[in-house]
Amino acid sequence: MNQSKEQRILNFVLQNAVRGDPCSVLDTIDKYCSQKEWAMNVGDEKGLILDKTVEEVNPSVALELGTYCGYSAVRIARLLKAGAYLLTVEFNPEFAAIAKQMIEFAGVQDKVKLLEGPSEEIIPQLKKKYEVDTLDFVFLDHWKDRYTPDTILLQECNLLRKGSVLLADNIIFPGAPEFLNYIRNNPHFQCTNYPSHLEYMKVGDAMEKAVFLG
Ligand SMILES: Cc1ncnc2c1ncn2[C@@H]1O[C@H](/C=C/CNC(=O)c2cc(-c3ccc(F)cc3)cc(O)c2O)C[C@H]1O
Ligand SMILES: [Mg+2]
Repeated sequence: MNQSKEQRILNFVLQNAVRGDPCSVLDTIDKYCSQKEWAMNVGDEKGLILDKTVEEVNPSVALELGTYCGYSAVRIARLLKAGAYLLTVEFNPEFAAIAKQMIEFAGVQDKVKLLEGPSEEIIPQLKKKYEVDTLDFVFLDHWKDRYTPDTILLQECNLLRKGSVLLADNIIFPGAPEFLNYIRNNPHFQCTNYPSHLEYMKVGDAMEKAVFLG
């Protein structure tokens, strides 16, 4: 059975990155995906916007929707303070297995909890099953038509508090027009747009930050 692209990315990391060094894992994935096979990691350019937002928020509890190969989970977890942690949600078992190995190789496994399943099932479990009070930071990078329903679900489950920060990838490409319309016209959110480029390409993309006002 020939390997998947995601398996090839993981193997390239296992063979070329430095175990326990998150930056080397990120650089190695970026190298592979810019030179050999494109993949939908947030990438190095938008990754800097993600870094700055995580550093600004300095979250104790962070949530990521759409783990994929674990690139942004490693990217976020490497910046978390002692005792802080990231919950990351992935419903594709093959991607979850790859991400688990990626996160462990990077050495950030103590800061990351990988939750396997669809976000619409996991989000309502966060308080009781995963002992979450509220979320300080949420990174949305899963199916683009899920951004809005999951943002509504987060509010319904009382998982956002005054000042909680959402950061959404792919506002331009592939685009999340319905989410953009929802969040920018919602008086409970203060939005900021960060123009950038699609990972590993010269195509325009952007990220949107939305601060929950309570
Ligand atoms: C609802 C739900 N629950 C849990 N996991 C979920 C989920 N929906 C997706 N996921 C998981 O997240 C991952 C999906 C992410 C979706 N991201 C994308 O579709 C995506 C696509 C592109 C892109 C750009 C140009 C092109 F020409 C082609 C594609 C770029 C990106 O940065 C992306 O994030 C993997 C999937 O299993
Ligand atoms: Mg993306």
